[in-house]
Amino acid sequence: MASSEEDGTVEEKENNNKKRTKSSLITAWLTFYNIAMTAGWLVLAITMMRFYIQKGTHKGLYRSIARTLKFFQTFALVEVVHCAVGIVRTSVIVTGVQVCSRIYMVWFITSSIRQIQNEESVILFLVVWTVTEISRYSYYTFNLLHHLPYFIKWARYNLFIVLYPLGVVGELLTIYTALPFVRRSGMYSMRLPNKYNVSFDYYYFLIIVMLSYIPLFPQLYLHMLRQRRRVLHGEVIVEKDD
Ligand SMILES: CCCCCCCCCCCCC/C=C/C(=O)SCCNC(=O)CCNC(=O)[C@H](O)C(C)(C)COP(=O)(O)OP(=O)(O)OC[C@H]1O[C@@H](n2cnc3c(N)ncnc32)[C@H](O)[C@@H]1OP(=O)(O)O
Repeated sequence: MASSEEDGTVEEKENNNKKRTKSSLITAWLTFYNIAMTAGWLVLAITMMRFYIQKGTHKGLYRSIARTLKFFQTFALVEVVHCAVGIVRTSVIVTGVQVCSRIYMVWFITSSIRQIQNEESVILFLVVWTVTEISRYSYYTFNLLHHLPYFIKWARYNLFIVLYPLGVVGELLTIYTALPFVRRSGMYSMRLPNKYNVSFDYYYFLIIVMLSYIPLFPQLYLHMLRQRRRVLHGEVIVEKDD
C-alpha cells in the first residue's frame, strides 16, 4: 500500500518534471523566435532609413530590402503553427489571415510586379508593418522575460489603432496600382483553350482580394480592440471565432 502511494507520488513528480521541462522548452523557443523576429524587423528599419538618408529617395528601396523582407515575413508562418499546436493562446484563423495576407502581398504582388515597387503606397505599408512588428515582437519578448516596460505594452496595444488602417490603405492602393500591369501582362492567368480546360484571370482575382478586405479587416481590427481592452483595462473577453 505504502509502496503504491510512493509510486503514485514518483509518477506525479515525473509528470510534473516533464511538464516543467516542456514549458521551459516552449518559453525558450518563443523567446528565441521573438528576439530573432524583433532583430529582423529592426534590420529592415535600419536598412530602409539608411537607404533613404543615403539616396534621398524611396526609389529602389523595395529592391534593397526585398530578400530580408521575404525571409522574415514568410518565417512568420511559424506563428500559425504556434496557434495550431496551442503553444500561444491565439486564434489560428486571425493569425492565419493576418500572416497569409502579408505573405501574399510580399510574394504575389510587390515582388512579382516590378513596375509597382517604387510606389509611395509600398513604402507606406512597409513602414507601417515595420513599426508594428518591432513593437509586437519586442512586447512578446519582454513579456516572456517578465520585464515588460510600460511603453512597449502601450505601443503594442495603441499604435495599431492608427497603423492598422494605414497599412490596409497602403496595401489596397498597391494592389489597385498593380491592376493595369496585371491586365496587360496576363500574369498568373490561364486563358481558354488549354489542356486543363480551366480559365483563371489574376486581374479579377485581385479585385476579389481587394473586396475581401471589406468583411475581413473589421474583424481583425475588432479582435485587436478586444485584446487592447483585455490587456490594458483587464476586461475578461470571451472570443467566439475559434
Ligand atoms: C490568397 C490571398 C488572400 C488574401 C486575403 C486578404 C484579406 C486580408 C484582409 C485583412 C488584411 C490585413 C492586412 C494587415 C495589415 C497590417 O498588418 S498593417 C500593420 C498594422 N498591423 C497590426 O497592428 C496587426 C495587429 N494584429 C495582430 O497583431 C494580429 O491580430 C495577430 C498578429 C494575429 C496577433 O493577435 P493576438 O495574438 O490574438 O493578440 P496578442 O494580444 O498579441 O496575443 C495573445 C496572446 O498570445 C501570446 N502570443 C501571441 N504570439 C506570441 C508570440 N509570438 N510569442 C509569445 N507569446 C505570444 C500573447 O503574449 C498573448 O498572451 P496572453 O497575454 O497571455 O494572453
